[in-house]
Formats: sequence, C-alpha cells, structure tokens
Amino acid sequence: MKPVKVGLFGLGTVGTGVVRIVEGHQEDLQSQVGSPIAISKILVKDRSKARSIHIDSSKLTEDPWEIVRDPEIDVIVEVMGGIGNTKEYILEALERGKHIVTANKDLMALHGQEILAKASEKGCDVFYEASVAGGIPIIRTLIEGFSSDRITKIMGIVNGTTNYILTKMSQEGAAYEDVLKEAQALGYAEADPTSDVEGLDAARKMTILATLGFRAKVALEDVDVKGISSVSQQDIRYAQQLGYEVKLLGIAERQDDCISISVQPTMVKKSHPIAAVSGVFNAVYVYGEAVGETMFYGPGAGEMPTATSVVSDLVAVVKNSKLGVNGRQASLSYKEKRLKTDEQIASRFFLLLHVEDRSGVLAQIAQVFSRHEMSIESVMQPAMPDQNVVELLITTHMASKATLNRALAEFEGLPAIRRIKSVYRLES
Ligand SMILES: NC(=O)C1=CN([C@@H]2O[C@H](COP(=O)(O)OP(=O)(O)OC[C@H]3O[C@@H](n4cnc5c(N)ncnc54)[C@H](OP(=O)(O)O)[C@@H]3O)[C@@H](O)[C@H]2O)C=CC1
Ligand SMILES: N[C@@H](CC=O)C(=O)O
Ligand code: NA
Repeated sequence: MKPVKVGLFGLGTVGTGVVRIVEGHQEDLQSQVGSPIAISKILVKDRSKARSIHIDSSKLTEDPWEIVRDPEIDVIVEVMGGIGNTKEYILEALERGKHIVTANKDLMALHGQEILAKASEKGCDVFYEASVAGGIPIIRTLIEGFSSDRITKIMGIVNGTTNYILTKMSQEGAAYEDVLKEAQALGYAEADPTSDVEGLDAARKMTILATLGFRAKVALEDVDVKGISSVSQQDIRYAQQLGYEVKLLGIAERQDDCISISVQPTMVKKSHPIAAVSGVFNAVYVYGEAVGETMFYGPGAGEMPTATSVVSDLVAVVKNSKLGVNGRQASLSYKEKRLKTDEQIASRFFLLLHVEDRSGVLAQIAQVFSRHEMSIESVMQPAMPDQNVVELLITTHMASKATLNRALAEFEGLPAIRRIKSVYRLES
C-alpha cells in the first residue's frame, strides 16, 4: 500500500509530539485512512541539535524548498511558526497541489483568507485546528457543529501560558516572572513570550474564532488588546474578596450584526465555569441563538495535546483525499463586517482608585459617575496605603466603554484622585 508522504516543518515542542503520535498510533491511523502515513522529511533550523526522540538524520533538512519542491510529498505539516517566509512556503506548496496542516495562528490570523483562497483555487485542504486552543477541537466545532446556528458570543481563555501564570499567581501567590519561566520550560510559551503576556497570541486566536463564528472577515486590527503584564497580586486579591477570578479573556460579541472583539484581563465571577479553568487549560464558551450556551474545555498548549489536533487534521486530509473531496471548504466569511462603536460596547466594571482621605471626596466621585449616568453597584474602602490616601474599590452596573472612558478622563483631572490604579471589565 502506497504511504501518504508528509513533510514536517519544525521538530520542536509540537513537531516532536506529531512524530510521536504518527509513529505510536500508526496502526490506528492506517485503519482509519486505509494507508500508512510516513513522515518522509523534516525541516529544522539546526540539523546537529540533540533531539528528545530518535530521528533518522537523513530525513532532516535545513532547506524548506527541498520539501516544498518534492513531488513525492502529499501534505506539509507546518509546526515551526513564523509569518513572512512561512507564508511563502505554504503558498508555493499549495501551488504545487500539496495540502497543509498548520498550528500557526500568527499566520492564519493575518493571512488566513489569502491562504484559504489559494487552497480552494488549487483543490487543496488547509486545516488549522491546533492554532486555537491547542487540544480542543473548537475550529471544527464552529465550522461544522454550529453550521446551522447563528453565534452571538464567543468568550474564552485561549492562551495557556497566561492562564498558567494567573493561576499560579492566584493560587500560590507566585511571582509573575518566575511562573513565566516555568511556562517557557514546559513548552507552552511562544518563541517570543511577549506575544503571550501582551495578549497578541490570544488576539490572533480570537480573530480566527470570530471569523468562523460570525462568518465575517475579521482582522487582527479589529481586536482591542490588553495583556496581563499590569495585573498585580493586589488586583487578584481584591478580585477574590469580591468573588471573582482574574482571567485573560477573549470576548467576541455580535448584536444586530455589529461585532466587537477584545482581549483583556477580566474579573470573572467565581460561579461562572470559566473562572474555574486553571493552569494551561483553555475553555471556549459559545452562545448560539438556537443552541444557547455551550462550553468547550481542554489543554490549550503543550506537546501532546497540540500534536493530537495536528495529527487529527492530517487524518482529515487523507480521508478527504480518499473521497476526492479536498479543497471543498465552504466560504466562511460571506457576511459584511460592521464593528461596534465604544458607545455600543457595554459591560460592568471594577475600578481601584487611590484617593485623598478627606471629607467630600466620595461625593465628588459619585457626582462624576452621576454626570455620566453610570450607576455604582458597590464601594469598598479596604486599606490605607499611607496616612493621607485611601483605596477605593468600586464596581459599577452596566455602562458603555465610552461612558467609562469619559468618567475616567474626569477622574484624571480631579486633584483628590491621586491615581487610577486599575480598571477591569467584570463578567458574571
Ligand atoms: N507549543 C505549543 O504548545 C503550541 C504551539 N503552537 C504553534 O506551533 C508552532 C510551533 O510551536 P513550538 O513547537 O512550540 O515551537 P518550537 O520553538 O518548540 O519549535 C520550532 C521548530 O521549528 C524549527 N524552526 C523554526 N524556525 C525555523 C526556520 N526558519 N527554518 C527551519 N526550521 C525552523 C525549529 O528548528 P530547531 O529544532 O532546529 O531549532 C524547531 O524544530 C508555532 O506556530 C506555535 O505558535 C500552537 C499551539 C500550541
Ligand atoms: N503560547 C500558546 C501556545 C498555544 O497556542 C499558549 O500559551 O496558549
Ligand atoms: Na483547537
């Protein structure tokens, strides 16, 4: 039986897992697709590097074109990352009729439309399940499982590294920098972990999810992004006192055909199932008009969970080849995209203010809220950082982002307010 030949781009965390699964589950895979699957060439940066698995060194190459131009190779599995050159290799491979499986959210969020269009033109498959929420089959769920519904909200923890960091900060009082190093050692973080901690990785994933869920061409620039580098132990403690957990949440919402997408540290009520998602685990909550509430949970990063999604995509490509239906992915972004304005984006908020400890200050603050028709839900005064300054913890009822920003601008100008220490969105 002629084997399906795979060219693997990358033999790092995910690539190693792909080799382990393709070799270790070969019999099961063969039974499903009807032919052996063979990884025939592997692209790496450095052929002489020591590897944690045994690899026949003749398979290793440092030349991507050796794989792209090899007529024997049917599928390229891209798990090396990168945007510019990687896109070039993938487009050329598609041009030559090769199918693509990728875990690269950076590439799919920025150039997914172009790559998918090329794939359709050439009758090739491009699958990218591992690019969002590593081991959770969320992309297939949005494309197939919810094809009959209209999705109005996608909310998720879609970055394992930051959830790992926030969990350790919250449960063990660990220091941010130490936990980041741990996440890197465990293979969760990106090559440049700034994209994890500053929210860009999650923003790229939310771009992909919103495009699929809302069937519109969502761009990375449409996502309002804030990372976790400003989240302090104190914010986490106050959140817990109020019954919340701090999570880096991606939130995509659609209302009257207007959408908004954001990634930001959010205080999530402990009773919401997302608040309990800890460590490297991810969860994606999807609300559909017909189905109602659903939630998908699993490991969001790491060698074997991510490789599971990659190899399952590979199986899907081979099954499609047997059926002769490669490249038949339906158009998934046929809807016009309209973005919500800040006046239309509403939520509840938490504010931590440092204010002068004298009479009349609370009244001034209340007046600002009142002028902007923002309703206060609760006020707490837990501690005194120094003799003249007190901390105020305020939670609000629903207000628009624009209203909040107008109130914050006024607070900036009030001498009695020494510092706007933190502002969080609240999700219940
Ligand atoms: N790690 C995870 O949990 C997840 C990762 N992803 C995505 O999967 C991809 C791979 O991630 P990961 O396995 O963690 O990355 P690693 O850094 O562990 O591995 C990257 C691999 O690609 C090779 N490589 C990198 N650049 C080049 C280049 N220019 N030319 C040739 N080879 C190159 C490296 O070679 P060498 O070994 O010689 O250095 C290495 O084998 C990324 O797109 C990432 O975002 C997606 C979901 C989860
Ligand atoms: N760095 C990413 C890896 C998976 O996409 C994460 O931490 O989630
Ligand atoms: Na996934």
